[in-house]
Amino acid sequence: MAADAAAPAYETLRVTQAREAVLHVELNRPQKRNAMNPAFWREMVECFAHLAQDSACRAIVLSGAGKLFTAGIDLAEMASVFMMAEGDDAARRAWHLRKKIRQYQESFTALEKCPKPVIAAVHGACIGAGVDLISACDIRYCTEDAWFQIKEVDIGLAADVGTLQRLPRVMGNRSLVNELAFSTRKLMAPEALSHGLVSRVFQDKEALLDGAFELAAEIATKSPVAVQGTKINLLQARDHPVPDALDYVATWNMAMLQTEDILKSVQAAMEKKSPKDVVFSKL
Ligand SMILES: CC/C=C\C=C\CC(=O)SCCNC(=O)CCNC(=O)[C@H](O)C(C)(C)COP(=O)(O)OP(=O)(O)OC[C@H]1O[C@@H](n2cnc3c(N)ncnc32)[C@H](O)[C@@H]1OP(=O)(O)O
Repeated sequence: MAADAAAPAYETLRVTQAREAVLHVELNRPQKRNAMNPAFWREMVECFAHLAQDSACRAIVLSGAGKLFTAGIDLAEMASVFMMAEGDDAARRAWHLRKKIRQYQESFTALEKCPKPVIAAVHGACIGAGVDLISACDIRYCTEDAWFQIKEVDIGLAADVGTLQRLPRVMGNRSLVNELAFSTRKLMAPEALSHGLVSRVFQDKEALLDGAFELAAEIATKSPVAVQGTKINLLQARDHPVPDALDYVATWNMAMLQTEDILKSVQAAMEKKSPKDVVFSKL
């Protein structure tokens, strides 16, 4: 199952096929430590909207090229985008700023809007907006040398592209999230593992990517109706009370239970075949 040949080329992202039905998206400004410039914020939306529609893509691994995962927002370009807001008065400048912040938020919400599972593979540093980014991923793996830093307070702002909203739902320990956000203390890989920010730690980047691709490839063998429905319902349940989420999944499955994937899977189970032997058609 080859990736869609019409996949666009990006300035700040590199998209390659890693395994069957698995795409690898790399943050690709290694000489600037993958700092997030205006092109990056725009391209994330374009890239993940494209992958959402690409039926040959069933799982995605997101990593950083070069020395580390990401240094967060591009500080050199931040001033021109946010400090020189257009507008004749404070209200108009505020209006313009709000629009810009909402656009930047969309760059990471795009990861959640894409129904294919996204696995973040973090090596080295993951700073500032990098934490916002990985908080919107479905699964997080990292290397032993990885560290995470909610850096925004150090540059004079409250994080505003997802960390404060998503991270407390990722890590059970609210006290720790608050401590990290107020103090900007670096969270090292072992602590990230013990507090549930990441689910596995690997010796080095090569092992990390192998592990992430292996997991993505395994997910890609499964029914896309089941996997994508699971992602959508996990996120819906995160954001709604249990009774509403139960109602939502009942409505979801009144259509999706009619998939041929269930018949194929149940038949394979009855015949004591491995689920891996079942071939599911594209979604
Ligand atoms: C609406 C607002 C939305 C989002 C807001 C997000 C807030 C944040 O993201 S806060 C976090 C901001 N980031 C930082 O404070 C990190 C700054 N960088 C560093 O501390 C270090 O560069 C490092 C990441 C620890 C890596 O160190 P090292 O490996 O020694 O590399 P350097 O020599 O420092 O850098 C190499 C090269 O990259 C450029 N660079 C690094 N980080 C950034 C950055 N965040 N923005 C722009 N450019 C960056 C650095 O200037 C160097 O460039 P040269 O051209 O080679 O000089």
